[in-house]
Amino acid sequence: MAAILHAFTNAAELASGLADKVTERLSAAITARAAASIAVSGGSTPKAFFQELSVRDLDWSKVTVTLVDERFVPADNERSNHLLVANNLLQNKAKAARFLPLYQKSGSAEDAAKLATAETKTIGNPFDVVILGMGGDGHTASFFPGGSNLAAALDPATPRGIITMEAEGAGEPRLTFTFSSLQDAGLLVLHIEGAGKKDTLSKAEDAGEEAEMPIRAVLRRAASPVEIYWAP
Ligand SMILES: O=C(O)[C@H](O)[C@@H](O)[C@H](O)[C@H](O)COP(=O)(O)O
Repeated sequence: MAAILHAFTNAAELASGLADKVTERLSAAITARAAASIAVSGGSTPKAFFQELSVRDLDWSKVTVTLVDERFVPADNERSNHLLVANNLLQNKAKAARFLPLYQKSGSAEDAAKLATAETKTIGNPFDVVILGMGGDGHTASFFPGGSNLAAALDPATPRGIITMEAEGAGEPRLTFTFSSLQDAGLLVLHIEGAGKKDTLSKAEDAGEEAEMPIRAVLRRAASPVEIYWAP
């Protein structure tokens, strides 16, 4: 499915424009079925977008927010994506949203992945909105080059749910939704900023293995069009 590029003058305009688009999509879902779902990525890029979205007018009590992926750390750890979302998105009007974490207090990341899969099944599918980021190595979610479960994560036959991932560039063990869970979102967004990420995207759009740059799986095989939001 082709990707559509939305280029903005700066990060602030992107944050506002993306918040408008997401608000529209979530509101339409609430009108249609009195519920809406969004899975967001962590990292440093989405902060301004989260803050913009948090003040938007919609019936947040009908919205379920979860994470595309999470580091296997508790929510009070500064590396936690849950903490990032709690501090930047689940504030203001968006405080009324239901949040489903991926991290679960358990003996292992594998146990946590099983628990998180069961918990997040209640969200229903497909997601109304998925916001992906991308690393300079072409990873997205926790689909890292050389990742321990990368083949399974990208395999369209892998059931929807959360699996673990370990990789050199990932830091802690990760919990990540699979490609099959994310690729058919009503609104599938890749949010990247800066010239470096634009270069990475161009490289990813060239020929090459998905395993080398896992974002290629999304760009090449997602059922939904990939809406790329980029600012310099
Ligand atoms: O947990 C994470 O880190 C994210 O889910 C990850 O996939 C992120 O989107 C990219 O690493 C980009 O991160 P930056 O926005 O910090 O460049």
